[in-house]
Amino acid sequence: MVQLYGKQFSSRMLIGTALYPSPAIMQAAIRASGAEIVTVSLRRETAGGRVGSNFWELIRELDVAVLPNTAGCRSVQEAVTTAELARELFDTPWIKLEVIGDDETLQPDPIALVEAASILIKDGFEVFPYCTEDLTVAQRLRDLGCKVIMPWAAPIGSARGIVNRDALKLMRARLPDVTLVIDAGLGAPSHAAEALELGYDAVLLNTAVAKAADPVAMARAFRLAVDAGRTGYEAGLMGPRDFASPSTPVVGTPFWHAVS
Ligand SMILES: CC(=O)[C@@H](O)[C@H](O)COP(=O)(O)O
Repeated sequence: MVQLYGKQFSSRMLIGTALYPSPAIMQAAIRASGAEIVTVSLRRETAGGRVGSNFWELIRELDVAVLPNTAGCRSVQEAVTTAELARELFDTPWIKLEVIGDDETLQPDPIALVEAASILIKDGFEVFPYCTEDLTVAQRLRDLGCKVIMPWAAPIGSARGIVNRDALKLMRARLPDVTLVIDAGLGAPSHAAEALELGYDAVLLNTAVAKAADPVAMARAFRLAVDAGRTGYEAGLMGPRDFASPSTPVVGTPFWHAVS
């Protein structure tokens, strides 16, 4: 079970609702993923007129929690206004806070992110900030009251997987009490497994499933990978070594400790 602001979920995968070839495939893929939380871009859906119409009906049929996001916002004010609209529309204190700083990489703006998170938390929001792997920024967000933090694996839509593994390992080690979700840049099920093996609590992804040749099969593959990664983490992974160690050292003693 993973805990997000006091709510328990059995799935460790959150999934986006954009870019699918059709509404029916979106629904089938989300079902196949086993995700219990979907993220919805308020700006995109309201601009396209989807919220409140057919799109919202499709989401409702899935019977999942909705995590509205501020995708596309580029300033503190824009993000705060979007979050307020989302709270009204979706009747939830949850907001996935995204403030883009760089148009080419869609890299989050850490300064605006911290400022917007501070405003929103004071206003009663439960903030899920999308950030880079920078530890200090994550610590600032935690200190403000973020109980969930969502560092990227790689730029949104890049499918590159975990680029800065060491920094993400460090963040996990230094923020043991925060629910950490890898968000963005995962391209293959093995990337998701790696995130869970590192001890991350969950992953959020969209493009890799929506743009797969078979989104429903890919959603299932990610689901299995998330389960495998978490099971491996809980089983206690052995650390890598710089030297060889024979796995059958002595004939007749198959167990690593003496058995009487
Ligand atoms: C940060 C953000 O908006 C994510 O929800 C994103 O959509 C997921 O990233 P990928 O599309 O790379 O999986």
